[in-house]
Amino acid sequence: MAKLNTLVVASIPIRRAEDLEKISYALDADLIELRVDYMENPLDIDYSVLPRDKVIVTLRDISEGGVKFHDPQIKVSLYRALWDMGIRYDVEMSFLSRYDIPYENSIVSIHIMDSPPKIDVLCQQIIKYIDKAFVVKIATKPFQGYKSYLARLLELGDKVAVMPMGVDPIERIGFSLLGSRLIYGYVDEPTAPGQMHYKKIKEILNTLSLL
Ligand SMILES: O=C1C[C@@](O)(C(=O)O)C[C@@H](O)[C@@H]1O
Repeated sequence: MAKLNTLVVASIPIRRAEDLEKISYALDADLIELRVDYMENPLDIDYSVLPRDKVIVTLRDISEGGVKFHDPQIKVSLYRALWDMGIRYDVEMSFLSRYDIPYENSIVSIHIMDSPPKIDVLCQQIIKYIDKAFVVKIATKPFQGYKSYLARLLELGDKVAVMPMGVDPIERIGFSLLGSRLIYGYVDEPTAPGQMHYKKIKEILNTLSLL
């Protein structure tokens, strides 16, 4: 089997600065996501000490699965500071449509929590960001036809990542085999429904890529 396109992301909820120690638990992941929307104040972290080749900082909008509400201006200032430090972040398409922040080499995402956009409309959005983004990521709660919908989005190239939320985590392995650029797993607690432990993902994908 050819080498898979998928990068394994270990996702960590960050509630306080001390939680950054958990990065050391997941250094064998390809990337480590720090979900700082779990914090009261995401600016309470010294981001400059983070391993910039490894981390993704995510301040997830509450409307797309975020845990706490944060003022959008906090997110704008945080992401602009991360940009200046060369640290990758994850920003929603909806946020980019309302606020002017760079997204080159970052993850541009959408989380479908109820009815999906028309697939042609979403494809246009993906195409708009795909050249400059690191990855364009689509995560969705299940709906009638979600598997073929996500598989269709993977046809847009090897910088697209798709994942279903709230279904059997093994389905994510399937989308990795179909070319999803990212697959998310947890370290000590899931950051979304439908994740398995990131080490289990690594074990399965390593076995499959040996076939
Ligand atoms: O967007 C994603 C994907 C995710 O929601 C998942 O389904 O694993 C987990 C989030 O932490 C991450 O930012």
